Amino acid sequence: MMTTRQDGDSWDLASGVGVTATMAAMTRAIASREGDALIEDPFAAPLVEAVGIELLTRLATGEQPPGDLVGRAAIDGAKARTRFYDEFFLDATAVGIRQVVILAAGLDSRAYRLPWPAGTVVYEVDRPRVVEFKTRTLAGLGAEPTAQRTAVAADLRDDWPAALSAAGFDPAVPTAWSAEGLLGYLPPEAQDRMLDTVTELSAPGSRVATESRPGNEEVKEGLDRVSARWRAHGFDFDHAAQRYLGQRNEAAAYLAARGWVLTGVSVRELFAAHGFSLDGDDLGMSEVRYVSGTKAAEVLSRSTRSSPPPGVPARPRRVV
Ligand SMILES: C[S@@+](CC[C@H](N)C(=O)[O-])C[C@H]1O[C@@H](n2cnc3c(N)ncnc32)[C@H](O)[C@@H]1O
Repeated sequence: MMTTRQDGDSWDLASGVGVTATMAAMTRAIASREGDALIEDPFAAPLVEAVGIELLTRLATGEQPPGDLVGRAAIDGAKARTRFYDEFFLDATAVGIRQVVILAAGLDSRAYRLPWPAGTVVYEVDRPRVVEFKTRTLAGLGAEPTAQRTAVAADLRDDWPAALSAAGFDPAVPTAWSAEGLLGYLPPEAQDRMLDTVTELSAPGSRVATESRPGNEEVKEGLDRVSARWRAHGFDFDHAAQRYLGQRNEAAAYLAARGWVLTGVSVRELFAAHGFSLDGDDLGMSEVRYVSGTKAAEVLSRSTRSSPPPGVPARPRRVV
């Protein structure tokens, strides 16, 4: 595995991995300004502005056009991705799920903008300085959560289930979990541990959504090209250095082997469905699959943590 990351490293929204959350929000701000129905995130621009990285603020507020820094594929990608997760949560609540966990929430504002049914509890898990910043900034803007929002300050490489449980999470009721834009920032073994834990904490009928792509060295070249472009505009941020590159288990197959029944759609398919073009896709996004699904009725025991449950073939089921 290749990374400059270290166990226990930390960040805020203007440093290290935190910058990726600010950049994701900046892209949502640009996408939201285009005024189509796929995305409307009114909190993205003010949140980015509050982080205070000048170039990102100018892009988020529209003072500077995206130009070659935030290409068409990135903007459309933010629309398609945001819509995918929005629909995932709306579908989950439509079938009666009232407990939601957004893993690595970053500057995601779903807890403030989606029409959650009464009684929905949304736990947002991220590093302490990230969740504290968002809570404080949105309160300062007068934003009110549209669900019962609970911020959980924890590291997803550590004992986050203890923090989630202390915050009031109930493993006995079905949960809708998302891990959006997260997996590549976790060491491969921490990704497996996290997906194991999600499985253990999921009552039957729980749902999960995330992205799935096989480990791929080519990603580094794309990330380096993106970093070089930002550097030319005076923003020195090494995208590849934030990731754990190299091989890892593919999330969809891993979850399927642990009792989740998933469906998936590739970015290529999503783009085609929305009429978007993948030209200028530096990061090879077309390979990524957005997957979501439901935990099968049987509850898996702890002893199945590192091996598939009885009856599940050694080769993971193909996700359809
Ligand atoms: C690319 S951002 C995505 C944020 C958000 N999900 C979105 O789509 O806008 C990655 C997020 O993962 C969080 N993250 C990465 N590693 C983490 C860890 N070990 N523990 C907690 N959060 C982590 C970062 O703080 C950041 O908010």
